[in-house]
Amino acid sequence: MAKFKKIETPIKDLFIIEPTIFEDNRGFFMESWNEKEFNEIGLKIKFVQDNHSRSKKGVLRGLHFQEPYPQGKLVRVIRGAIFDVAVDIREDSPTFKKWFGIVLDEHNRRMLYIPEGFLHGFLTLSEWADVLYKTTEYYYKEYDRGIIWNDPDLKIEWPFEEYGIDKVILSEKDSQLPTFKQWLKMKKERRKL
Ligand SMILES: Cc1cn([C@H]2C[C@H](O)[C@@H](COP(=O)(O)OP(=O)(O)O[C@H]3O[C@@H](C)C(=O)[C@@H](O)[C@H]3O)O2)c(=O)[nH]c1=O
Repeated sequence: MAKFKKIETPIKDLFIIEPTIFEDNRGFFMESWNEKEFNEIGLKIKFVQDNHSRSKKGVLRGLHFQEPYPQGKLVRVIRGAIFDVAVDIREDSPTFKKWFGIVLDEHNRRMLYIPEGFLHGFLTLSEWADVLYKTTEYYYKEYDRGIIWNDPDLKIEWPFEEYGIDKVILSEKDSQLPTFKQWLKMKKERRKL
């Protein structure tokens, strides 16, 4: 029996992954990554880095990407809950500019597999959330990029009201990110040089 269930999303190549949970009187056990099993469900991935971040309620990290050296990510939550968002920014994709959001939490133990060429960000819904994610490329500070979380074209519906969040907490860097339009314009201008 397959250890992981791959669930389609409305976005091409973006998948929800459900691990098999083995519960008994001690607690539970699950495999959170298995290269062979992922290959068997059609995900041929090579990860090179594991990250762990902790955020308090209302913290929004994002929307991030790396260019060049894009990173595919396998995201999960081991404490608390987040609203995890991926945006397809592959210009040749049929789902270009579409976003998808999902609650990942310590109870549903769901993971989101975000391929390369996406923006990624999340909003912390619980008092604290510990997020673990694997990446297919190393982090390079000089290639770290982002788009503002409330971009008027992407129109992401962050569930602030539903979770009683009245103030979004951002890093200095994330509060100054460009809009998607500004980013596309900058990219075009750079191509001309
Ligand atoms: C992401 C990252 C950061 N850092 C350092 C840089 C900085 O001093 C400190 C905090 O970095 P940031 O503020 O960029 O961290 P954060 O805002 O959590 O950035 C992350 O957000 C989520 C949504 C993602 O998808 C990730 O890929 C990454 O972009 O950690 C690393 O050393 N390695 C890394 O892989």
